Amino acid sequence: MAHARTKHATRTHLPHLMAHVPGEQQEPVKQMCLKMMSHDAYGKPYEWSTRDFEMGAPLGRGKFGRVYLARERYSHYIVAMKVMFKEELRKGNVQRQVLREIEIQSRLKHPHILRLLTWFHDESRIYLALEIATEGELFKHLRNAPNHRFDEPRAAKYTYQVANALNYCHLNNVIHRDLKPENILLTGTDDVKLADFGWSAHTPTNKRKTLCGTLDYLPPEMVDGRTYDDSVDQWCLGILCYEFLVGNAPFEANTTENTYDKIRRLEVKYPPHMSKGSKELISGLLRRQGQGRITLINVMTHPWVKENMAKRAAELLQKSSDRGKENVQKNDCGI
Ligand SMILES: Nc1ncnc2c1ncn2[C@@H]1O[C@H](COP(=O)(O)OP(=O)(O)OP(=O)(O)O)[C@@H](O)[C@H]1O
Repeated sequence: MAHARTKHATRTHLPHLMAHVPGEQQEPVKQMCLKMMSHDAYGKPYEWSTRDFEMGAPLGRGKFGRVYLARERYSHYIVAMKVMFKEELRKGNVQRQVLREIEIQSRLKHPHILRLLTWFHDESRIYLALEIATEGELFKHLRNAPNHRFDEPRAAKYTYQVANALNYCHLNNVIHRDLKPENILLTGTDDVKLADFGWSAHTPTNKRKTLCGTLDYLPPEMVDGRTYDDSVDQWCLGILCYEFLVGNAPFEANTTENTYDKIRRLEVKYPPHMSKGSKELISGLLRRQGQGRITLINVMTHPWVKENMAKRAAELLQKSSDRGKENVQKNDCGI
């Protein structure tokens, strides 16, 4: 690794980064920023390799990769390192899918899209350095929630954040096409990150015909092999919001054909515990015709979403203030 640095960070670079840092944290944050800015990789092309990272505990396992906690040696920045064997990708015939994922995910920069920070490869493996989402798959949290479902404030908050991420994708001519709780990660601050762009696609022509995605989430136009556009993601958002609130997808059935039939007939059952607002939003997204589906902007400003997001924010604020009080009490008791 070359150590001649052509670009030195100076303290004059920092004021805009420090604007919202509380007083007592200013010095450590400033030191960390300076350290990161004086890294070889700052502001110029850099060939990353395994030598730059210390690998830690495994975080999880996918079909083609293992994900580990990893720390960049110089800055100590923590990432989730996804390691895939080239041979396994070749056997599974998914090389193009992985390259597409890398290409698309590395240029999407949004607070609710998992950042691909860098990637590199050696003779046998491909390494993706991903932003860390400490709470892991949202699916796990949904399964562990009471009755396998989220309450309305939580469902609304996540629906808003996913809508926001999808809207950004569409503005950048990307359709996700494989939305489901397994492809969404949760951070330690209760924010979701859209991940897994393996099935996503550029939309230069705006109409595509490939069948992909997960069965329960397939929109009618894909079931019938018709051309489709980015409104497939709005359909999937409707299914996702339903699954958050009910615990399972609306068109689940024992056979593929039965699922397809239910999708074609638009056979959705809304359990009695669902509110009028949530049903209105979901039925607005689960429309047969793509053009008829509620737009992502209208999802974000939907009264049910806004009202319940505010409740979630208030709940989290209350929790953190309770934790603060608990800590003060512990300190008072000398614990
Ligand atoms: N950025 C991340 N932060 C924290 N944990 C992660 C991160 N990325 C992946 N994980 C964990 O690693 C597991 C495997 O991730 P991976 O992306 O390989 O699998 P997948 O998307 O479930 O699988 P596949 O795409 O192969 O079906 C995830 O289920 C999750 O628990």
